[in-house]
Amino acid sequence: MIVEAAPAKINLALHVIGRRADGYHLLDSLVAFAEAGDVITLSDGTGFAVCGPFADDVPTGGDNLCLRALRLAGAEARVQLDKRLPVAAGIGGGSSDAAAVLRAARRMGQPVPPDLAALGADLPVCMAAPGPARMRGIGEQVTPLAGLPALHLVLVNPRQPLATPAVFAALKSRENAPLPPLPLAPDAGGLTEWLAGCRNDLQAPAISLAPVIAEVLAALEAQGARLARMSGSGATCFGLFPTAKAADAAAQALSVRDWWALATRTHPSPAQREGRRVQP
Ligand SMILES: C[C@@](CO)(OP(=O)(O)O)[C@H](O)COP(=O)(O)OP(=O)(O)OC[C@H]1O[C@@H](n2ccc(N)nc2=O)[C@H](O)[C@@H]1O
Ligand SMILES: Nc1ncnc2c1ncn2[C@@H]1O[C@H](COP(=O)(O)OP(=O)(O)O)[C@@H](O)[C@H]1O
Repeated sequence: MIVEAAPAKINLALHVIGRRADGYHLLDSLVAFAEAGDVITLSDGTGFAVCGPFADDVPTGGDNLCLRALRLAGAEARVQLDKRLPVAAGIGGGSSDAAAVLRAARRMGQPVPPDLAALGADLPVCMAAPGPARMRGIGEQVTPLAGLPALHLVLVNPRQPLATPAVFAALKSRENAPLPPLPLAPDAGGLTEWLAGCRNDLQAPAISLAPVIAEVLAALEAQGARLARMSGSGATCFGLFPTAKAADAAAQALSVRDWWALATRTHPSPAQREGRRVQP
């Protein structure tokens, strides 16, 4: 039996910097992974089973991203998914699950298939988990980043699923500036300050489709978040907090509404690379 974490993917910054002829958008994103996430278990046999708080929202047919990943890897196994993350929520649940299946299959001796993007634009970055990475192109260019600290954060989802294509379609400006130069080995405060100068260009179009996102961001700020921003194509937002205690208190306060709220922490860059230059 092989157990793999499928951590929540968080686009700490997501700049849309152009569009390809095929309609896919060119991105420049700083991605981190949370300690919180789904859990994948591969065991002998075949088939797919799902449990957990968001199990009912997972498609269980052959189009499930876990099974598609298993097929792409040419592996045979029984897949159990503990679905702890909301679905269609901008935190890469399906992509992170698929990447976890591929990592588990690799541990079983199956090579990682070359065409990861066949499973979605977020697959390559999810294979870099749990360390933070910069994602460019349409998602296929991934650079693991050294020297980034862990951040305390609260994830909040207003339980309104958003379809990624609809959010991209609602985008008004497709040619925006890339990320500014990344800081050298910042501490959590320095990284938060740098992030404040960045954006999620999908936030405004997502709010136009789901205005409750603006309420979530305002609620995170009211709880003292040093920065509140949406992840991916939404609707999940994150708030950055200075301590685990402050994040726990905010998550508790935000749980009184019918929202999913969770205090967690991002994984820092791998320890052996700490202190080296961040910018590739
Ligand atoms: C927006 C992001 C940011 O990390 O995250 P999520 O909101 O999905 O978590 C990703 O780029 C999403 O990745 P993923 O969800 O794997 O996307 P895909 O299945 O490949 O594409 C879904 C649809 O999104 C649009 N799309 C996706 C990626 C991209 N670079 N440009 C696009 O225009 C296209 O309309 C595509 O048909
Ligand atoms: N294992 C899975 N977990 C979640 N969603 C999945 C999975 N497999 C397929 N999907 C489909 O992928 C779509 C995107 O879901 P998800 O990856 O959670 O969101 P996002 O792309 O916004 O991060 C959903 O509409 C869902 O039906």
